[in-house]
Amino acid sequence: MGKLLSYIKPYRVPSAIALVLMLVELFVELYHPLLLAKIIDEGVAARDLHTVAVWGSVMIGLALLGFGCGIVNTFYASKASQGFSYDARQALFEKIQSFSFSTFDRFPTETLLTRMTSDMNQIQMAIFLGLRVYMRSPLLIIGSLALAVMINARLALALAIATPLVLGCLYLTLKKGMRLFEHAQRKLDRMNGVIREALMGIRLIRVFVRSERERARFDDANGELAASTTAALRLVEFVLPLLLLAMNLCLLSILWLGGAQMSVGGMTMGEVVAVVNYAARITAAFSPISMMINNLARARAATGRIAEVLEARPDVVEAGDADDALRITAGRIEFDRVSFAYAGSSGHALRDVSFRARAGETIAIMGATGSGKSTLLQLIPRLYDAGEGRIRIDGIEIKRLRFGHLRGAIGYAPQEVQLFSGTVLDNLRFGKEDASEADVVEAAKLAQIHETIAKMESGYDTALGERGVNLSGGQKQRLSLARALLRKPKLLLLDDCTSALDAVTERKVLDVLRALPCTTLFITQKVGAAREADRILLLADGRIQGFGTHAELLAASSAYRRIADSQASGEAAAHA
Ligand SMILES: Nc1ncnc2c1ncn2[C@@H]1O[C@H](COP(=O)(O)OP(=O)(O)OP(=O)(O)O)[C@@H](O)[C@H]1O
Repeated sequence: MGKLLSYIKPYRVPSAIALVLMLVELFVELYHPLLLAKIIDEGVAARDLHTVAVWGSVMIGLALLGFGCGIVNTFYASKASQGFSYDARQALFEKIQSFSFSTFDRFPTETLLTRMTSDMNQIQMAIFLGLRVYMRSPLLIIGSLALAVMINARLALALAIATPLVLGCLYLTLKKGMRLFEHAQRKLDRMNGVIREALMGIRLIRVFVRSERERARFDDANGELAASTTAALRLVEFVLPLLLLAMNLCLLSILWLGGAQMSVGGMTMGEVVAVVNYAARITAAFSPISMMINNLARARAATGRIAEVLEARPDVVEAGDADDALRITAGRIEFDRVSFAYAGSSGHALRDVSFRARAGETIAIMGATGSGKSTLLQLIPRLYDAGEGRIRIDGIEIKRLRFGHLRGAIGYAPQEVQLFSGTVLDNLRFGKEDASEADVVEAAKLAQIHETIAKMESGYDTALGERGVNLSGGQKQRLSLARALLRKPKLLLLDDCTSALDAVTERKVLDVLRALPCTTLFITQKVGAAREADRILLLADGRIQGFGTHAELLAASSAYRRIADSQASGEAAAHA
């Protein structure tokens, strides 16, 4: 929390200016009834027009000053609050960039989006209104009460009794209201989650005819949000009018007592008008409080949620003693008794994995779904850190390498293809911005996607929709492969990136992979593809079940034989 609030520090000056201007505005407002009393008693009652004109002018001057201060206060309050949210959002973005995958597992994308946008807006609003009204209202109440008592303590007696009582009730309402609005905020989060899922999965929802179910889920979340917000608003809307009624009764009693006193000469008309004026100002100052309860409750919840992200300790960090001189030169990979478990998961995703890949070797990784194939690949660029054991590249433990040098030597095509809005060229150059056009075309040719791109309306300048919506699954996979190849990496890590390709294209890609001068680990489910590799690593339940050439595994591993047989009979049946 402290870390988040520290982002307001650079805006101390505009905040202070806003506060000073707010105090001037407050002074003008508090002084106004006193002036009014003076004009009435010394000018109007005494029929002294000169006094009326002089103090009337002072009053107008002060009103203009207050008005001007209000405008400039708004300017500085928004400068401070906007500046704060700009810096805090920037810091949040930086922090998210430094997250390891396990931290992302803790903070799913949708909650990060909400935290960066709507949560941040709530805090920004609280700072803005804090510098503008939230502090002014209590000060106005206290100041008005004090001045009313000073003018005429007897007349202000009702006010002096009612105001603390009303403030006490307001405090209790504020406490309860905060809890209710925090509850409403959690319901809002839930509804946002439902909306996001429904939008992201819209295709699946249509095909599986699950629209009714999604509608019911949304109805449910929407209903809960409406109910909890209504409960919170009902409390405020029930209590506030009661309190305003109490204050208005107080005003009436002042008027009644004032009238009675005036008729016996106990007090002047100016005094009565001033005290009534203060009472009216106190009453009006209570009104923004409902908005304040709502906003502060949401801002408090938002602050906690943003602070949680800012204070998250990244668990994959560059070692302080990482050696800048160390470089990957050949691409020899060694896993030495590596085990890994995902945070919060009871079992191990990888257990005691040891193998070596020679520089330039092509290794296929096979295994049933959930056997740990993707996990194994992700440990190499340190997307996650292995819990036990060591991973070495060219004999250097990867934790001793700078992130830039480790990841700079790797080309990675993840299982779920990630494309960005922009052109085909932008997407290909994503991992190597300075790649020449000739290199881009060469990488695209190697990934067997050049011809497809050439046929597109604007070739390499064709704009891709968000996440590449205008491409087929196989086209996306090949673009992702080309992007990885363009880096001319020492290590190429491919997570099932030929699954959507037809057999002919897949074979061409595999031929290319074998000829590449880099060490390649590629995940595949197909024995037909795996046998093209130099060696095959077979995983089962996170353990190595076999490692060798296709022929060696056929001879030594019954599990591999079973997979090979079942795929062969599947193909035979398909051709029959
Ligand atoms: N982010 C995660 N958090 C927790 N557990 C995970 C996470 N990702 C994977 N797992 C679990 O770790 C195990 C290995 O997963 P992994 O993705 O490595 O398998 P895989 O062999 O690549 O599977 P597939 O072929 O289906 O992609 C599985 O049991 C999976 O449920």
